[in-house]
Amino acid sequence: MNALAATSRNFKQAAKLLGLDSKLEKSLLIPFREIKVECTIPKDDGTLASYVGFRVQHDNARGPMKGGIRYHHEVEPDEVNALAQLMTWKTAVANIPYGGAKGGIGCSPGDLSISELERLTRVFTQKIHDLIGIHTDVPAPDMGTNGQTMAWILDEYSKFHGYSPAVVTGKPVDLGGSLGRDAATGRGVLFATEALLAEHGKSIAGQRFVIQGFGNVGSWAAQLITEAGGKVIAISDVTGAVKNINGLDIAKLMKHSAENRGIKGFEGGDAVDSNSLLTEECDVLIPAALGGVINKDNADDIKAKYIIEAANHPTDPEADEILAKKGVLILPDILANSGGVTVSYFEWVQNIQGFMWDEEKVNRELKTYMTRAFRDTKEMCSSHHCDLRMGAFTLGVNRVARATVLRGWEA
Ligand SMILES: NC(=O)C1=CN([C@@H]2O[C@H](COP(=O)(O)OP(=O)(O)OC[C@H]3O[C@@H](n4cnc5c(N)ncnc54)[C@H](O)[C@@H]3O)[C@@H](O)[C@H]2O)C=CC1
Ligand SMILES: O=C(O)CCC(=O)C(=O)O
Repeated sequence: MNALAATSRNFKQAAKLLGLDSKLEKSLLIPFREIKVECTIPKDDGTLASYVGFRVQHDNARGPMKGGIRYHHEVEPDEVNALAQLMTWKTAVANIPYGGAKGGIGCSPGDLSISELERLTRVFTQKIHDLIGIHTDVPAPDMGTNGQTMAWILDEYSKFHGYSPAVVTGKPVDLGGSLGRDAATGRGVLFATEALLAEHGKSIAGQRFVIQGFGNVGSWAAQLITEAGGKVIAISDVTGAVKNINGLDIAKLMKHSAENRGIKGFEGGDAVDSNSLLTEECDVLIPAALGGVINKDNADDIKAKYIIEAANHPTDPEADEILAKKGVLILPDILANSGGVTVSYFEWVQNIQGFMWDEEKVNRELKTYMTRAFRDTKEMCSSHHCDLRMGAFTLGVNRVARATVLRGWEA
C-alpha cells in the first residue's frame, strides 16, 4: 500500500476512535504546505544534473514544524507527505512542542561525491531558506543524510539570515549539535523495547534480535542492545545480510562496514539472503531501513514475537492485521523511533539557551521522555481498547486536535 494511503488510513481510524468531527479531521489531515524545487548542480565532470527536492510542512498547531531530510532514489511526493504527517503525530506522542514536516531529494547519495552532495545541499537550502527557520520549520538528518549535511544547511541558511545554529538539529557537536543526538534514535529504540519487554516480565538480556538496516539507527540500536545483553543474530543493509546464531560481533561489523561501505563480505557470520531476513527465527525484529517492508506478502511468515519499528512506516496496514491475528506485538514508529526527534528538541533548546548539556543529562532526559510516551500510549490503549499503533495514533492525534481547537483553527 502507498505510504500516504497507509498513514492516512491509520489517522482516520484514530480520528474515529476519538470521535473527531469531520471538519477537524479534514483540517488535521491536509498538509499546511508542500514545497517542490528543482535543484540543478554542476557534477564533478562538468556536466549539469537536476534533482527534485521536496519539503512537506504538515502541521504547526503545537509549534515549529520538525522532521528529517532524506536523500534516496525512491523519494517521491506521497512518501514525503506521509513521513511529514507521521512527524506531526510523533512529536505529539513525545509531547515535545513541535509540529511535523519532512523533506527529501530524489538522488542516490552513494553515487555522488562529497563535493556534489555539498553543492546539492546548498542549492536545496537556497531554494527553501525563506520557508524554514528556528520558529518555523527545523530540519534534521534522515536516511542518506547526516551531521555534515546539516552543517552545510546551517552554513547556507546563515548566509541569508545570520548565524542560526538552531535552524537544524543533528548537527556535528563542534557546530552546536547535542551530545547524544547521533545515538538518540537507536537509544530511544532500546528504551522503548525495554519498556515493552518489561510488561511481559522480560528484559533485553537473552532475547534474540534481527535488525534490517545498519545505518545511523540500525547500527546504534545493535550496539546498545548488545551492551544491554541482547543477542543480535542477523543484520542486513543495502549490500547484503549476515547471520550468526551465537550473536554477531557488532564492534567488528561496524569496523567492517565503515571500511567496506557495507556489511557484505563480513566474515563473522554466514551471508544470508536479504529478502528472507525479516522472516528469520528470532524474538524481536527491528526494521531500521525502508518503509513498507512488512506487507501482506511476508507478514504471515514473520516469526518474531515483537516488532520494534525503528524505521518509519515499515509495516503496511494489511500486515498489521495479519500480525495481530498471529499475536505479534508491534511497537509503532511514532513511538519507537521518537528518540531521535526528542534529542533534536534537546539540541534546539540548548542552541536557543546557548547552554550545552552533558551526555549523561541528554540520555537521562531521553529515557524519561521515552518512558512517558510509552506509558501515555498504554493509557490510550486501555481507554480506547486498541493496539499499540492505535494507542500512539490516538495519543498524538488527540494532542494536535486539542491544540488546533484551542487556536481556533478547526472551523
Ligand atoms: N536518523 C534518525 O534520527 C531517524 C531515522 N528514522 C528512520 O530510520 C530509518 C533508517 O534511517 P537512518 O538509519 O537514519 O538512515 P541511514 O541512511 O543512516 O541508514 C539506512 C540503512 O538502511 C540500509 N538499507 C537501505 N536499503 C535497504 C534494503 N533494501 N535492505 C536492507 N537495508 C537497506 C542502508 O544500507 C543503511 O544501512 C529510516 O526509515 C528513517 O526514516 C526514524 C527516526 C529518526
Ligand atoms: O530529529 C528530527 O528532527 C527528525 C527525525 C526524523 O526525521 C524522524 O523522526 O523521522
